[in-house]
Amino acid sequence: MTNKPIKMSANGVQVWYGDTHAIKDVSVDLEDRTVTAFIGPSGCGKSTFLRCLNRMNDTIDICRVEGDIHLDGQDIYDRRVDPVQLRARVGMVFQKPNPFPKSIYDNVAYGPRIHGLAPTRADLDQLVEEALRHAALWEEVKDRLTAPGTGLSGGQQQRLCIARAIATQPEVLLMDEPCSALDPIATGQVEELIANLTKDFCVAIVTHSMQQAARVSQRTAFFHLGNLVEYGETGQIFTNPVDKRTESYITGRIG
Ligand SMILES: Nc1ncnc2c1ncn2[C@@H]1O[C@H](COP(=O)(O)OP(=O)(O)OP(=O)(O)O)[C@@H](O)[C@H]1O
Repeated sequence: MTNKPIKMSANGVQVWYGDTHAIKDVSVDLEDRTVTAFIGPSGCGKSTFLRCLNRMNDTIDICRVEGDIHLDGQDIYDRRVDPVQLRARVGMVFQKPNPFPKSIYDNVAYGPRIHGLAPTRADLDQLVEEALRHAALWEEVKDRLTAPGTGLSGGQQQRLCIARAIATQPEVLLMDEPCSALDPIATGQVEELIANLTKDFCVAIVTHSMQQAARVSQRTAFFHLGNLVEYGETGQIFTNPVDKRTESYITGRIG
């Protein structure tokens, strides 16, 4: 571990979908201001585990989560925690860009409006501009803020979704294969953006691309059949894995 503080800490997490045991006793600490990549073969539970971190699995009826997950020492599954408030602190970006059918401005203003973060219109304007700048999109959209978000290119839409997620001033950003629907140029822009986000956020990203994990993350967690097999510095995982299963995956023998 480096000496960065721990932002989120998961201990003994188990997840079931009905009888399917999708996550088996997983414990992970996520460092602040660090990108942590979750990698592993299809169906190994990466997305399921990611969704535990902001209680998105609560929305799936047959899903049952056990174990402890803490954000800054607070149990996020405590009955007193409001999942909507939690998701403002632990934002999420999905595989397919999913802007709301609203203007570019309103997409970004949505969260701050719901959470009452901007008392005046000038405050809201400022928050929207900051989020769009932070998401490296401002220069491309500043003259068409009232145009629909759905009219942007795929890569711009994904950066808009990132702007929407950071507009509520979260502490953690979860990204579930955020580049899988993008072309290589848009992927490069989003990866560059992710690298910049590390300055301000704790980021966890699910990716199928080992090259992407190697490019954007400082720490990597390798999942296999619902188990966390290995977790460490990204460089070590890719060049000197301890577990045979990790080695098989990164050399392309399983997956
Ligand atoms: N909504 C759901 N209902 C039932 N089972 C589910 C659901 N979501 C995931 N599962 C099951 O949980 C296991 C883990 O799936 P998950 O999507 O988390 O894996 P993953 O590693 O993210 O896969 P992929 O890389 O293909 O997206 C799989 O067996 C999957 O079929």
